[in-house]
Amino acid sequence: MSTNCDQPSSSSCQDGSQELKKYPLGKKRFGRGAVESGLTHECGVFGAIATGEWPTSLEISQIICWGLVALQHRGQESAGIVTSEGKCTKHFNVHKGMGMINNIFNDEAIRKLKGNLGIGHTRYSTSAASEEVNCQPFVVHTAHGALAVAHNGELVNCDSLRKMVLSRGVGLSTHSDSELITQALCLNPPEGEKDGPDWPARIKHLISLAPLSYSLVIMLRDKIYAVRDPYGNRPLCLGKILPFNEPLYGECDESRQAEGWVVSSESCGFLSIGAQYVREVFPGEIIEMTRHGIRSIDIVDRPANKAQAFCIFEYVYFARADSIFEGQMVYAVRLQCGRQLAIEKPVEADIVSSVPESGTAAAHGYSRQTGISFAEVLCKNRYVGRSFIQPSTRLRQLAVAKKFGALSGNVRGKRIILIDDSIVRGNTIGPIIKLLRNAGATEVHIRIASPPLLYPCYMGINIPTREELIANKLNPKELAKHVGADSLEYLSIEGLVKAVRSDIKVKSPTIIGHCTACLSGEYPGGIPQELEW
Ligand SMILES: O=P(O)(O)OC[C@H]1O[C@H](OP(=O)(O)OP(=O)(O)O)[C@H](O)[C@@H]1O
Ligand SMILES: NC(=O)CC[C@H](N)C(=O)O
Ligand code: SF4
Ligand SMILES: [Mg+2]
Repeated sequence: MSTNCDQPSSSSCQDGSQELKKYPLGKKRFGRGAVESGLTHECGVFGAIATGEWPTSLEISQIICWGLVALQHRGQESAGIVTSEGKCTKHFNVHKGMGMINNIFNDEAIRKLKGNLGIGHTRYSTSAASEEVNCQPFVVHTAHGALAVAHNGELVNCDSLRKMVLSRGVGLSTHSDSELITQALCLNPPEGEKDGPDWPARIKHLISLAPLSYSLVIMLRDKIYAVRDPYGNRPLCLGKILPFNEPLYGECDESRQAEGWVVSSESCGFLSIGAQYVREVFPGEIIEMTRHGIRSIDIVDRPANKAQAFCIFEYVYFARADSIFEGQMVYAVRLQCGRQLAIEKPVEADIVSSVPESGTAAAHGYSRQTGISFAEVLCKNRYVGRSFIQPSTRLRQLAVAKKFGALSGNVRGKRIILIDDSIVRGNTIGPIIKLLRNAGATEVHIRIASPPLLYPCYMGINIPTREELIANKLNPKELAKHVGADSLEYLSIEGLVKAVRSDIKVKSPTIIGHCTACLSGEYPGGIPQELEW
């Protein structure tokens, strides 16, 4: 295997053998889907609770369902909703299934899920197979009543935590790290409990056992806890359901009475369910949601020398463009990445264009920065699903090519700068370049609005093994030749971080911080010894 000698952040060129020992090749982790291009998304979690008198007039199960539809891009394998009427500790309403949300939840299912509070999940599997038994939320019956948990992320110390939980006499029915979290919450905290279960203490105990990575919604009979890991690796935010017809834009006004509260991986669905964005759950924060409102119970610290590590790829690719992280809209950050790319990697051309969908905002940024006009050159067929593994290279390339058509009128005789957000296995870009050349493009320059992906992710994202990542095999010049481009360049890591942070109000490095491990090899909590990659 050749290594990418153009990457200053990678030590692979200086000491390849050491590098490979540190980050072994091969071995996919159990449960990861077989896709042929791109990164597969993570999971989406959602929770909702009605305030005031119960039974509520709010359609809680419908709100959760719509909240999950807005998070569908984060996981398409399975989904589930669990609700509680708030009366009985023994009974939750549960509906889960394989597939897309709109196929799983029909009117009948939503009606049966009647409740005053509930949580939901849409899954892309990372730690156990994509099967019915691993669908979330997980529900268990504890000595203190039913408990439901929905999880986005992946435990980096899953194996040792599993051994610990099993050694405490707890049986596990799946290989899912999310079930493990659920069972770990059933353990008594080390300091013991005086008058019944102390759920915040149990959650803090879980945080001490598992540092990364999770955003959790945890439901009990009459309350929901929203929890983010102390590194803030996965996103989670709060919204307030306001009376119908009240404006939902602008700063959240505390004096306005909430009809309910929601918690979600992303804020993109809030307007569609009549909720106003309030704020993010802070890294390490435990929030209690009851019918009386929300309360921050505690913020658990990270080890002193560790920085916050919010996944930078949420900005690059995963999140929906209208979601808000760290006070900024994802779309605006992608635009800024495009501007930064134009500053770092300019090239002469007639038009700037994008690989739809997620490359488009960066292309507009590149165009605005350079003054070269933006024109669409590709039409994406939204009904072509994922390009699953095909038996031959020819079929693989056709699978990608059939996703796109060329808008020849905009292409003929043009020198094109084509922007995409990322290159993973390198299967998408080659067939597109061929398509554009066949449609009459005279030059095609590829500009990628993120740095080369060189390392796997241990925290809930399905990044291929190192040997499948094209940037580990070909440097930009070689890759340009391989895919038939006139030139190909990436955004630098420093440039990406700069673009992401350019509009964040708080500049303190102790308060903000981003995980760039798949680009730099620097993992937020160090590389867990027990992982086999
Ligand atoms: O190098 P590869 O392995 O071929 O993958 C890279 C492509 O995959 C993603 O797009 P995708 O089609 O998944 O979704 P999008 O519509 O959100 O851009 C990403 O935006 C790149 O275009
Ligand atoms: N992508 C995710 O966040 C997955 C959550 C969990 N690890 C699972 O596999 O179900
Ligand atoms: S390794 Fe990459 S994909 Fe994984 S959390 Fe870090 S930035 Fe996100
Ligand atoms: Mg794409």
